Amino acid sequence: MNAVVTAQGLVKAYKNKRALDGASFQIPAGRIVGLIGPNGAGKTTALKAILGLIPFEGDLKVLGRDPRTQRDELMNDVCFIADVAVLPRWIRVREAADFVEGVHPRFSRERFERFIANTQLRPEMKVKEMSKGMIVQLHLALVMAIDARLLVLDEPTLGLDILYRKQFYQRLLEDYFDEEKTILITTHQVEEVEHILTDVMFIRDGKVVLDAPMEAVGERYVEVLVDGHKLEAARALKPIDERALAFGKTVMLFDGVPQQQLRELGETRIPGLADLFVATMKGTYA
Ligand SMILES: Nc1ncnc2c1ncn2[C@@H]1O[C@H](COP(=O)(O)OP(=O)(O)OP(=O)(O)O)[C@@H](O)[C@H]1O
Repeated sequence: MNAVVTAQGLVKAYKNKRALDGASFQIPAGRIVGLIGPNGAGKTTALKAILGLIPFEGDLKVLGRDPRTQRDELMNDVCFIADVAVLPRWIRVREAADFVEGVHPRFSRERFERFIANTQLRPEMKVKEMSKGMIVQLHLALVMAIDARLLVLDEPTLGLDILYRKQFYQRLLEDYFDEEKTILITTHQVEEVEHILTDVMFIRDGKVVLDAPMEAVGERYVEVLVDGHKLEAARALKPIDERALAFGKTVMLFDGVPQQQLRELGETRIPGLADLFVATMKGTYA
């Protein structure tokens, strides 16, 4: 497999706390992977390890290189964007492009200009004069003008309203992503990214507890709206989660139980990533 990231037994200890505690995972090329976990699960630490920003133990290869010793070469092929709200308020569109052009060898001024030509952005405009939507457009144009093989996004839409968050992901998908690029995204807003992800990774207490392509998630996990008189039969199949709805209905989430068996209990459907996340993080199940 042509993996872009291969991690085996990553450990990062801070004083008494293990931010990464034996995390192992693989990210193939041409995928959009969501790294999802509760606060303090180790998401940012994992990204920092991938970007070569911290020392750690374990085996890690990113685009065939060790980020601890080959960070400079690696950064030619990697683009990292934190929260879009971090652009300084005084910076002009032109200056932001100058800055990224200066620090990233694969930034294309021409591509950047092509992207902003379709927006309300003008080269002399300052960030402080822009609406949030325009800031998103600027950020996206900066990101999309970089021809990186791996794009790492840490909570990229923090602070934006729902319309702009959707716009951000949609444009990323339509105007940037292709089979040669790989995107790794961390976010708490699972519902907004789930339709663009090809793979999902859940991380808890520094360990990867689920790592699967979205199709496999849909085959493995099934949600059943259980008919009232079949509750006991359904519980016997050991759901990983159960929650009550209005009107005496109950939804149960099953892992790896044959679909045919579940259809006898009530209406079945593929669970949303958010429900799967909550069930997986409850503690008893991993
Ligand atoms: N520089 C540091 N010094 C000490 N502890 C740290 C440091 N950075 C992270 N940690 C701890 O390591 C754990 C994992 O942190 P990390 O930032 O990777 O989590 P996260 O999943 O990104 O969380 P969030 O969603 O809240 O951003 C947390 O318990 C955190 O307190």
